[in-house]
Amino acid sequence: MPTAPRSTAPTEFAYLGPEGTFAEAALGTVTGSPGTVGTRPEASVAAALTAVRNGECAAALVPLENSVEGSVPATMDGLVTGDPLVITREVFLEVAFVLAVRPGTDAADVRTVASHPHALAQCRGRIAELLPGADVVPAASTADAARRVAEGEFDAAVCAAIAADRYGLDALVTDLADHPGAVTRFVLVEPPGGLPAPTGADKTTITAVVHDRTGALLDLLAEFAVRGISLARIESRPTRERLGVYSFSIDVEGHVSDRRVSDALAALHRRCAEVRFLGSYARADEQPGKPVEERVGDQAFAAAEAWVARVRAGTAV
Ligand SMILES: O=C(O)C(=O)C[C@]1(C(=O)O)C=C[C@@H](O)C=C1
Repeated sequence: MPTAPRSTAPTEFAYLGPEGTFAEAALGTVTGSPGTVGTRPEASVAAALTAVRNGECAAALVPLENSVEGSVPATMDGLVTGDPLVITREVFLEVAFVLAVRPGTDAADVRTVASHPHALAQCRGRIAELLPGADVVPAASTADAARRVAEGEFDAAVCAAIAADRYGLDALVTDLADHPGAVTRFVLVEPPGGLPAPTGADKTTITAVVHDRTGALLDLLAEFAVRGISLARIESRPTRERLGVYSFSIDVEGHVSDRRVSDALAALHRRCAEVRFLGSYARADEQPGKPVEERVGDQAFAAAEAWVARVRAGTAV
């Protein structure tokens, strides 16, 4: 059924719910004190992105990658297809897991353990050691698993301590992760609009599909290297067109308002089969990144352009 057009701009921020997910905790660092900005739990990353694309929410906070398990495919793929969305902020959250059970449950009673696949993967070794006979079941999120344990569907959930509290569960084991100190990187995405102002410690994210020819990826990387732009992350995802055609998801240091970055993106636009700009935003770690060589600083670009203009005008050689 067609929905009536909205009369007011959306204000709520969507996140992977239900209440008690790491995504909700990360969103709390963006929205500040509770009540300042409305938050809305969604059943999946895809649903959170859809809520922004269809105008129901102003933004969505979604997990992009984890320091132990790598990228979150639902987010990577959700940003590459569909109406454009751009990242306006990133948040790093240290994730620690507990094994949550209904009060009175012992390890010997646990036959099923549920969680988000990324959380299960980060605790794979400990689960196998503590619960060798248990079935491991994927859930939509860590808090979804906790809620379903409270409802009696599963015996245990791998979730945040706050989710165990929220759903009245006990933490049978704390510090469950195989690699303590894991960090998940979340990004706030919004419909394209004004860009966040450069801070001097920024990141730019793009996706690019290269033509199927020898050296295409090397050529793409060279566009960044010759302009002194450091890559912070690169990985490939299938485009789902056919085997062998990939979309490269890339973070580089710098802001699109830096001449070296905009110049590199323009070169990629000429060179690649497809490029999507996914945002320039402040780095969560506030680190300035690698020093920018003088030859690729904004002043060097301005001086070079002024010289070309003089050449074109016939006043310089
Ligand atoms: O299920 C949650 O609590 C989430 O916020 C999702 C998610 C993820 O997608 O990686 C976030 C952080 C943890 O690494 C595990 C799960």
